Amino acid sequence: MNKNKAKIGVLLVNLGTPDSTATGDVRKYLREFLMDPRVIDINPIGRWFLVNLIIAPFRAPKSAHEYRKVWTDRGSPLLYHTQDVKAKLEAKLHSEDYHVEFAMRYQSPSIEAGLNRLNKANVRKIIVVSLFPQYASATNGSVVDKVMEIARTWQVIPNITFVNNFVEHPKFVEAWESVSRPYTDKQEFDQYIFSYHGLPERQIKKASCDGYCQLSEKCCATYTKKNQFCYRAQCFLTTRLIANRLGLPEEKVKTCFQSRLGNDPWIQPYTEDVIKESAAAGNKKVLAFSPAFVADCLETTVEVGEEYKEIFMEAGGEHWELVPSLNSTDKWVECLEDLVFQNS
Ligand SMILES: C=CC1=C(C)c2cc3[nH]c(cc4nc(cc5[nH]c(cc1n2)c(C)c5CCC(=O)O)C(CCC(=O)O)=C4C)c(C)c3C=C
Ligand SMILES: [Fe+2]
Ligand SMILES: [Fe+2]
Repeated sequence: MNKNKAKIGVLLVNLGTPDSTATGDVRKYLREFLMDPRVIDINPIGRWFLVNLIIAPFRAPKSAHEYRKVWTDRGSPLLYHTQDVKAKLEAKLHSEDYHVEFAMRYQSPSIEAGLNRLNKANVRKIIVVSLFPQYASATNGSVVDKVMEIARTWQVIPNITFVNNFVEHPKFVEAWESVSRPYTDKQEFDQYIFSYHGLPERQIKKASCDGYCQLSEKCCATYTKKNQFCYRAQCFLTTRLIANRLGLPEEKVKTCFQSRLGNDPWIQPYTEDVIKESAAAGNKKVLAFSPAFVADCLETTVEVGEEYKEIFMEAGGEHWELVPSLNSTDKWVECLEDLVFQNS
């Protein structure tokens, strides 16, 4: 610690969640989220019509109903897990050296409020940690966009460092090992399904270098400098790293993608198809993982934990379990601490 040196600011950023489960609040959240040109990356007029006249009006009541299933006294799980992680990280870092804030890319607490607090605290540097392990323009890219939009209005812009992705960080893999062991050590499963948030295929193509990515098994199964920012390749890599660490038999491990929205092709295989194929092949016991999310949320608890379970059971499965996300577990906070030190 150097008493003459200003602190380093840390901003943890997650995706965002509605302010309440009221349909109006869910609609407001969906509008802000889906009007982001990095999320629905089509022409602005098409996006406006799609979001305001189709998705937001029709999806909001359905999503509000889903949010009511996960809502607690502390609000949305995504929000309170992020609050808890921030508090634990803050307690681990020296308060003379670091000032920690957290924000949501959409809705509240806003990135603007978090950055302004860091600016007011006169920090000498800001480390932005987007809480998305695999790089996607729709998530990490969008956070960079928003942070720069705000910082560019400041007279003095301190050094700003962005954590682009952290799939290969050994402590990220260890954190997943630690939440998974109670399940994998308890019994053997017939299949291990790693289900990641999906993306429109065109977003993968845009992130590919020299047209390398053909969205095939082959191109995404290897991780090279040509696909270093390919979300799909980073998801396959995440599966390999976690599965190896847990010693899962390769032939029982499957990577797939959930949450398709709209009619455009999204990255495959789709989780729903993998589940049906798995049941048809006679698998009875499945353990599911959702390592695109570091906190439990609608996408994990409801989509993977409930909806996919139902599909599996209806297709003849007998036992479906979901490994809880990293939430605010100690190993995950250690990983964040390490990311901060590496970028300090
Ligand atoms: C075009 C639509 C979407 C893209 C692209 C997309 C990418 C993406 N999203 C996450 C993480 C999360 N998404 C969550 C919810 C959610 N996502 C979309 C659409 C796209 N996501 C919608 C419409 C919703 C709302 C819920 C619903 O109506 O189904 C969440 C959960 C938030 C919560 O409050 O629980 C997360 C987290 C990633 C990582 C990603 C790209 C890789
Ligand atoms: Fe999403
Ligand atoms: Fe690829």
